[in-house]
Amino acid sequence: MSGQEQRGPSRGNQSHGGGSFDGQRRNDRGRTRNRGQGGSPRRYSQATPGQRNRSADPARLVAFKTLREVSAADAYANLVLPKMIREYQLDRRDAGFATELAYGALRGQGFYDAILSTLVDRPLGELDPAILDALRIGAHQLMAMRVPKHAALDQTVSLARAQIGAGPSGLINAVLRRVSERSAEEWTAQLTEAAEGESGKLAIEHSHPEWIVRALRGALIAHGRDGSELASLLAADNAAPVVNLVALPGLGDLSGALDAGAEAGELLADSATYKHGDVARVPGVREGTVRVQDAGSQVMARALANTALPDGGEDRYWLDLCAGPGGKAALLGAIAVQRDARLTANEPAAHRARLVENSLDAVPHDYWMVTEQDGRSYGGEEYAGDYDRIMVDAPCSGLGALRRRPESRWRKAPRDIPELTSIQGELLDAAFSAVRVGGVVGFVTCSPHQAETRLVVEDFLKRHPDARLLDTGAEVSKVMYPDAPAAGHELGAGSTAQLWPHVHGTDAMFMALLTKTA
Ligand SMILES: C[S@@+](CC[C@H](N)C(=O)[O-])C[C@H]1O[C@@H](n2cnc3c(N)ncnc32)[C@H](O)[C@@H]1O
Repeated sequence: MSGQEQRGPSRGNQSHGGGSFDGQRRNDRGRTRNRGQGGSPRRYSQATPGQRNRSADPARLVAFKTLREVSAADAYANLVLPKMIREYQLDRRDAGFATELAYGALRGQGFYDAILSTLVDRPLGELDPAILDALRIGAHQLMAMRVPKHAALDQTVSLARAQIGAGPSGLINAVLRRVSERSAEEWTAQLTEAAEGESGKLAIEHSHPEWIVRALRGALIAHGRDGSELASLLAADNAAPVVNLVALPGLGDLSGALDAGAEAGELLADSATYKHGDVARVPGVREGTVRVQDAGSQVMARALANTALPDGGEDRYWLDLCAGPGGKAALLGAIAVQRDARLTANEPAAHRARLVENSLDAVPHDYWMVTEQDGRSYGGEEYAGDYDRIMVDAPCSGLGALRRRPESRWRKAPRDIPELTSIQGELLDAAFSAVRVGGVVGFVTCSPHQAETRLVVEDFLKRHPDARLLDTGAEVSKVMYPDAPAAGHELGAGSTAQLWPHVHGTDAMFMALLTKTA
């Protein structure tokens, strides 16, 4: 199936190069439409769908429909919203309004629900979910957007009347009027006074689940920072992240992006930030040679690629063990071409493996292949010592990317963590078996949670006396601050590196670089 040179005997479920994604796209579009229609029972509405859509302000309608898909169909706002914006042909201004409204209402859900709970005479869970979504959208306009009070009320009530029905719109009108009687600061003061403990108060104030507030406090301390930074970290989770661009080394360049209004990235070379709307219009993005990628992810991929192999030996076979959807794989693949190395990008979920192929498509096909295996199978004898560099960008809670996925904080639970840490340890073990003596493994999570970062690495080092932790902070510094890599760059305690949204402006990515000594 692949013309690429390979290591290890059998390679099941491999693919190489393109493949058709038409079916997938059709399915996605169809499913989205169906979900939109089937979200919650519209038993109150007497209007036809055509009438409903015509009578609602399109930006608010798009935001409302996005919330409906997120709550009724477990959809991801960052996937649904752009499709809706296209479907409703919103112009740039309306698209910006819809984005701020939908993302803000989702991020602020904890705070808004706390307000609403004081005004509704039954548990919010007993309300029709569509009514609750309309209330959240109204509350966000009133509390956090520069929308005149009368417009926030009138437009939200009209939207509710058109989308849900006349009866519920009366309730929504009454509740939102009560919300509007106080400012966000007054509501915060009232609610935090009633909340228990520092974490409980911060949870209300910054709209995070309380267990995440506690976990982030623990993470700051575990990575050598001060717990007093917690409020800044929580606030950074609520700020819209700027779009980061990277030109694939040797394949793309950022000159067109800079001409189109992008600004050179401050954190690392060959990156840019873009703040002017539809990024697909930026030269190179459609061609796949310029990518949208968080600066933290760029740093992690480059740090793994740039770390000198401790024994200076062969550097030809690279493995990205958990590659989907392929952001880091594309960067690693492009660098592999420059260094005449070969990248195997592994992703067990079939639909995500297709995304990896798509992501690697701009990279010459002779240099990479995609496998679809459980990453733990790379711990088998047949792969032992096959690879010179391995990226383990492990499945994790994603607590480091809350600002990017506005609904995600409400979908996670503390019980998710033990299962994740155990697979993280197993994947790291597998990578360590597959790396050769003197090779390098980069263990990465998009979470600063102590259990998913330092503790995984500490446990791993106890299991593997032949493993040595490299000075990851130094390697990451060389990527981020090539002119002054030795200066203290707040990358954390010990020999691991932890980035932070409130310090570095990136997702809270963690990295530990390890080598095999014997
Ligand atoms: C954090 S994401 C990787 C992100 C990716 N490196 C990128 O930059 O685009 C983790 C990936 O691990 C995959 N995964 C989950 N279980 C796995 C396993 N047992 N072996 C390998 N990969 C796994 C998930 O499907 C997911 O795509």
